[in-house]
Amino acid sequence: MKVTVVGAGAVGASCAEYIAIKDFAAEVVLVDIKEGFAEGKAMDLMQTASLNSFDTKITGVTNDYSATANSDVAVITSGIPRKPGMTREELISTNAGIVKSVAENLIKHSPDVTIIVVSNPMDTMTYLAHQATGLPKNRIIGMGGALDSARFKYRLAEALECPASDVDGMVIGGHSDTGMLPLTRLATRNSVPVSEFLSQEQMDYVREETKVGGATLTKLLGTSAWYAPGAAVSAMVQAIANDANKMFPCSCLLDGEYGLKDICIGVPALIGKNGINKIVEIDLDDAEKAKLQESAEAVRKTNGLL
Ligand SMILES: NC(=O)c1ccc[n+]([C@@H]2O[C@H](COP(=O)([O-])OP(=O)(O)OC[C@H]3O[C@@H](n4cnc5c(N)ncnc54)[C@H](O)[C@@H]3O)[C@@H](O)[C@H]2O)c1
Ligand SMILES: O=C(O)C[C@H](O)C(=O)O
Repeated sequence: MKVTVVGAGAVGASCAEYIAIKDFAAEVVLVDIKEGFAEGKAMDLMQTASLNSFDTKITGVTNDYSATANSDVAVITSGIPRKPGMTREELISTNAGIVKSVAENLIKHSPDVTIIVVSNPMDTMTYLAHQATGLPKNRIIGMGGALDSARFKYRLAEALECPASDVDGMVIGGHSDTGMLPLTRLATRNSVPVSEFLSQEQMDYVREETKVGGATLTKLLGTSAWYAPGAAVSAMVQAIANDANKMFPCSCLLDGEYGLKDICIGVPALIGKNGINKIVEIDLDDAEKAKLQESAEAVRKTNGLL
């Protein structure tokens, strides 16, 4: 499998590193607009190959899309990250132009590619990638829910005082500080509902900390996070490589599912070699349905800024 990662910054390089360490792809091409940057990141990563025992070949290019030709998967991480105090939505004016031109360049050289959009505001950038490329709706996936769910599990494990591997849970809705919908009602510890172990107050705390997970890290780091985002993207790329039919909440173009149309927003989907195999419609209760509709309204408002 050939994977292109556009944007060799914090998230792009972390994503390339996890893909290489998991050793499922033959080739990773890093692309950046900054002269020599992707070449440098690729060389640095390749110098870990003997240490980390991987055979994936990582190369880097400066804005040369011919090197990305015939990619199976392309990850778009190009664009600016937020600074403390900002929302993801405030990045739209810079990132929309970048994501549009990158998506157009990618499909010129890889017409059969599956694109994973990471750049923020991610749901709107995923919608924009659809508009810019006209790719079938199964072949563009926004990464947000995989990361938000990992953060949800981290917070649940903290509250439960247990390993994260004991915990299962999912976050749907928009990838924004207010739009995320951590599904505490459905979260479990080894199949037992977490409500058996946690008070309402503890579950409210977990939910709120999950929603602002990205903002908390941005405040601590001075820029947004990259390890968990890189790991989340690499897990999705791996599901495509292995045709795993693995369920991730991710931003999908909806056509009536969950009562929503013409919008990209986080819902559970099965991911395999064709990208999105199926959107899974789970039974939400009335409060969850209302929150998802509210989240969709906010995403639509941001889409209106395109
Ligand atoms: N969806 C998510 O869950 C998630 C998680 C983390 C970060 N993000 C987003 O990902 C984006 C990247 O974050 P980062 O921390 O890696 O930023 P970064 O600044 O470290 O890296 C971005 C890179 O993009 C490059 N770039 C800019 N314009 C380009 C273009 N036209 N073509 C190719 N490369 C270009 C820059 O030179 C830079 O190296 C941000 O928008 C951030 O908000 C999303
Ligand atoms: O928080 C951000 O701005 C980056 C990313 O969307 C994240 O959730 O880490």
